[in-house]
Amino acid sequence: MRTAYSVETVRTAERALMARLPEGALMQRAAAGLAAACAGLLGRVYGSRVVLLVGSGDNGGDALYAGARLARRGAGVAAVLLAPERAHAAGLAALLRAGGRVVGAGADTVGGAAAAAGVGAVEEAILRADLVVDGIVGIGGKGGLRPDAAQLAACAAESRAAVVAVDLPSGVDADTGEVHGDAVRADLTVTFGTHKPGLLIDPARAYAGSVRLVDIGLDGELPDEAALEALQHADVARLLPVPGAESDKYRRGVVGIAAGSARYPGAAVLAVSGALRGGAGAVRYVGPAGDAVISRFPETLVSDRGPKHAGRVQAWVVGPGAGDDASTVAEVLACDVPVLVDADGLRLADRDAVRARTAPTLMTPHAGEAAALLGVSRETVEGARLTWVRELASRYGATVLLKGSTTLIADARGGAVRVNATGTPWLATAGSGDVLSGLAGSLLASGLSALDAGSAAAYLHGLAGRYAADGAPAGAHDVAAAIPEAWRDVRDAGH
Ligand SMILES: NC(=O)C1=CN([C@@H]2O[C@H](COP(=O)(O)OP(=O)(O)OC[C@H]3O[C@@H](n4cnc5c(N)ncnc54)[C@H](O)[C@@H]3O)[C@@H](O)[C@H]2O)[C@@H](O)CC1
Ligand SMILES: [K+]
Repeated sequence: MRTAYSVETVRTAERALMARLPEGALMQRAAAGLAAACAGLLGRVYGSRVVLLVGSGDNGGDALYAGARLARRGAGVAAVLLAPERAHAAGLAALLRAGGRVVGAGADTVGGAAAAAGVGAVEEAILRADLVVDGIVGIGGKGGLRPDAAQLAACAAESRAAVVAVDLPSGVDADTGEVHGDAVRADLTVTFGTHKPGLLIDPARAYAGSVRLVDIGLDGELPDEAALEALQHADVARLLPVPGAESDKYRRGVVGIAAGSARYPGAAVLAVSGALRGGAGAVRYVGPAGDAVISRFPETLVSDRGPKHAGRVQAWVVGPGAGDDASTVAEVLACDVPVLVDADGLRLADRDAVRARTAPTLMTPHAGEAAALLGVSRETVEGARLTWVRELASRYGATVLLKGSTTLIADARGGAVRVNATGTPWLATAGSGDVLSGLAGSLLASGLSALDAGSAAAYLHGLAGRYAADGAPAGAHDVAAAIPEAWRDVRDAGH
């Protein structure tokens, strides 16, 4: 399991750890890890040109000490100090001792003969660099970059240099993944002690590039419950249902799919296609698209009566392609088994009816559907996904899976939010959500909690999307067909 902790939690853990260590030890661990990552990226350190962008806090201190390590290995290291009088003094002294220099503001006072002042010199250094290290701000950053820092970030983006962010790309919100204004775009982010939520949630995640975690000994000080959890293969493998010798189709769970309409029979077929690959022992379909479903998937139990009279199920999926069939949605919500509500069902579901349910409810909106339920714009939801997934979960008293480039799954009772990053932009294709709802519903019927069913389904669906697309467009039915391959990969990695 990959976990991320809030800034407040990280600060508390760091204080506890620092109290047991000699002064400066943590920063040295961070700087050593950072320097090693930079060296790895450079390949040959000796003779390379490195520019450090140094803010006024400890994030700049990390950059300066790492710069000193690279300078000792023969790199030409120049530091740009955003606030020369407040730069980390010991770090700066270490850099200068190692043969590094200062360019731009402050160069005349600290750099001696090797210094070069002026904005032109700074830009030139960045444009000629092999590597730019972003030590402007870390977890102490507030808001987007200020104009002077934004100018440096723009210059770094223009340069052919690789950009390494220290702890976080400066300008992004560590706790939420929001980006207000300008931020550094990194090729690699070297983060310390634990991931921060912003590194795993878009839009900030896209600024971080690849992320490397450096162990500074913080683990023992972090609480059990994280702010964010990202399941890995082994975690998902533990969740997947495995039929035992005693299993029959009913013990494995029956999932009911109430989906599709005369206008959208395909949604029903796709939801069933996901459900058949989700581990339930049988898939029961109710709705007007029975013929389409049975001709494609003859193993489906098709009923032309409403959900209440269709026979026993262990979980329902309602909504994909439902059109305006509010009464089916209401009927399903009245059933005392786990229910997944998707697509049209989200619009048709009465909030009080959802809140009144005692069995689990899993809602699976994309950002546009979530925005409509919340009464805000789609952009607002996309810019602050963590905030809004939590808000929606709390308003409906349900588990909410917010689809997107990083899918988030939040429980109404709070606790760690799950983030899934296996998805691919190719998954943004018509019907792909219907496959996901069938898959998640099937896992619900197998007995997984709403949080586990949602996160395991998102994980498998994302992988299946990758396999189906393999760099080229794929249809939703291809994604469904690739679920068994994703399942096998996950299961094999877990043993
Ligand atoms: N506390 C610790 O034990 C450790 C901290 N480390 C580093 O220390 C960092 C945190 O250091 P700090 O608490 O000093 O905070 P930061 O260095 O992240 O930033 C704080 C400084 O930046 C300024 N600032 C805030 N927002 C800004 C903005 N938008 N634009 C420009 N300047 C802005 C503030 O005025 C303040 O001086 C971590 O991210 C990590 O890199 C590491 O050395 C590991 C150990
Ligand atoms: K940074």
